[in-house]
Amino acid sequence: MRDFLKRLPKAELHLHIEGSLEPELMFALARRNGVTLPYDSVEAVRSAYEFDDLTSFLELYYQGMSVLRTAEDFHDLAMDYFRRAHGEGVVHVEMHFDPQAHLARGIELDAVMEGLSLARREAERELGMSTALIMAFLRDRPAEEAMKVLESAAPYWEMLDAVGLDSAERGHPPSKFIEVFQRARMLGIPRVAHAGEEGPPEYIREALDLLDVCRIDHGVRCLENPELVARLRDEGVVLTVCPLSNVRLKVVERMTDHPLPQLLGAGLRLTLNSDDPAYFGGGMLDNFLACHEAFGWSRETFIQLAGTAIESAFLSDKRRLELHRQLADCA
Ligand SMILES: Nc1ncnc2[nH]cnc12
Ligand SMILES: [Zn+2]
Repeated sequence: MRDFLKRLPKAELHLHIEGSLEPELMFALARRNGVTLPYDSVEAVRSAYEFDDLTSFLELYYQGMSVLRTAEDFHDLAMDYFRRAHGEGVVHVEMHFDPQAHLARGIELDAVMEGLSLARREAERELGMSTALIMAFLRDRPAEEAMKVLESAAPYWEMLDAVGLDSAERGHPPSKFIEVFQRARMLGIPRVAHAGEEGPPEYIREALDLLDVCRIDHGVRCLENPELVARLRDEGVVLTVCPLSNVRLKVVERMTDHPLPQLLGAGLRLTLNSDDPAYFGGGMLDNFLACHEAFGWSRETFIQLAGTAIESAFLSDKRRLELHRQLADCA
């Protein structure tokens, strides 16, 4: 099964590029930029990665990214991830990035965009991978700040495949960002949002009705509301589920408790993703393998999930067709 899951052409729709920062690169960049880390070894960093919930993770996640300062750093971060993902049979990556987390540290959007853009071109040229870019707003910061970031990103609007909504969910409903998402819609930029990871099913409904999103990131708590599940199924809304992330952030206690089988059984369209692979102990292949181990899923189920990811990715018609063909060859 491992060989099959590795060969399977996997499109990853939910990845935070800052969450792909492995401790080794964190130390290398800290050295390069003269940043002092509160750890004395790579092992110490890894052993600090014990989380009680989303908030306790986000603290280390924002601290870790303090080593990212120049365009070169963002390039190296993304290329490091693309190479690793390529080695696991990932053919397409859609990466969220958090401009506000960098602006707050005095790092300009130009540095982030220059570095990520360079890496995207390199990944396409050298690895044959396609990529997409999702500019995420931090929901625990003011909506006015998100609006300013969206406006200041004008030179880059054309390069954005979507805008997203992430960070601490509880107490920060999608309704807070109606104007920002309306503006993105006016600009013709597609929208996605994290909802129903730690937050209630109502946040999923708000993301659909008030932010007009085309996908829900996580969404696992929809199961608490049968009417919402029926709606998600009827409207064919895709949930980008991140199983190992949910275990590490204690959304569920263990993999065998994960509601993926119920979500699939309810007829929902799902994809498997890694979220923050450097922090949650596994990339795409590990997430697929964990599902195989926990649920005993067959090849057909994984082909279905990989197919949904290709169908709902931000891709050109030509590339989508190419990936569907690769999937058919693999089956
Ligand atoms: N799992 C997650 N949920 C919300 N915001 C995030 N930012 C990085 N990872 C996240
Ligand atoms: Zn996420």
